Amino acid sequence: MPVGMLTQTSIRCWASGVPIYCRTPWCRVPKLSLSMSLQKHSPHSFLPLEALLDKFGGVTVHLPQELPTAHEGAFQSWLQESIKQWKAEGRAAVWMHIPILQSRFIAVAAAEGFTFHHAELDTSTLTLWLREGQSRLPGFATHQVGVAGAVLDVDTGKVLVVQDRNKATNAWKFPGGLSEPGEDIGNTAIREVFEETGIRSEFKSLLSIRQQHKHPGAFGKSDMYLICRLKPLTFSISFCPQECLKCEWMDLEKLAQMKDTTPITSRVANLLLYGFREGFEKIDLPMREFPAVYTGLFYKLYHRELPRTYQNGTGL
Ligand SMILES: NC(=O)C1=CN([C@@H]2O[C@H](COP(=O)(O)OP(=O)(O)OC[C@H]3O[C@@H](n4cnc5c(N)ncnc54)[C@H](O)[C@@H]3O)[C@@H](O)[C@H]2O)C=CC1
Ligand SMILES: [Mg+2]
Repeated sequence: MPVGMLTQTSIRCWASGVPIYCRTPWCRVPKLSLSMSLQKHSPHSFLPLEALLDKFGGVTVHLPQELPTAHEGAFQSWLQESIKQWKAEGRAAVWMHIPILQSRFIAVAAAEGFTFHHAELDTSTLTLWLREGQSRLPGFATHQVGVAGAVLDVDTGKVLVVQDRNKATNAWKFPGGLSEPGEDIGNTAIREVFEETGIRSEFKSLLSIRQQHKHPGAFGKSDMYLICRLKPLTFSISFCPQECLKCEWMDLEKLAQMKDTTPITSRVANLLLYGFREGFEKIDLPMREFPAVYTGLFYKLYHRELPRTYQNGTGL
């Protein structure tokens, strides 16, 4: 959804470089055009570039491939004015896409606080977090790893579920989120469950892995989504209102049967129910830690429990 008062006219003026009457303040165009446009719009209410609003309240701006008449000083003034306006409007962040041939504007944006998000082929993407506190923008992905925690209270048969705030459809799912660099998947599950629901938990096993390529939520890269079985250590919910709409302890049987879930949640709920009834050893991929051969480091290995007779390599 477009924000600000941008019109296609101003873009065309930019892209073509034709000195038509343009409302772009940093285009060198006849003064008449600017004063004409100001009769309709206040100086702060129009933008020379199309700024699109995303579902997280951020704005995205694409600089055109060709900017024959634009210069850095005018861009800087426009950017400073725009940042003021976006902050006043309560926008969360700015995503600025700059073609490689316009790289001189990267330095201008950097002087206003922008940093690189990523660069690919002929475009770089810079971001600026506008709100208070640390940026919530996700870093760039090669592979993205997401981990959820299926926290099952075996005394009540209830499992912890949430509905995400920023999703188009509000389905029940297990709390979870993206793994941080250097973070073990079990720790991601525990951390995300705590951040989203306020519940403390303990890692028990890995239950499933979903691999999806060209994932829109992973900047078109591949997404690995792992679900872990966790044991609750606390029970009183205090969910994060920025990330979740709802959170509750739900009967596992009810979750396994209900339609109002994502397909993965439904399938894993049934898997978990099977383990709950028949024994978790039937569904668990427990974790063991081993020393890595050359590095002096350790790694974690997840697989089905081996019968004791096979642990010494004989199978007898
Ligand atoms: N099958 C399922 O049931 C689902 C699986 N997934 C998987 O979960 C993993 C990701 O988990 P999530 O809970 O989505 O991540 P998450 O819990 O790490 O982060 C979500 C939060 O990050 C912030 N955020 C994310 N993108 C933002 C942006 N562009 N601008 C501002 N804030 C932003 C928002 O506060 C958002 O609520 C992925 O692996 C995905 O495939 C996600 C949803 C459903
Ligand atoms: Mg999440």
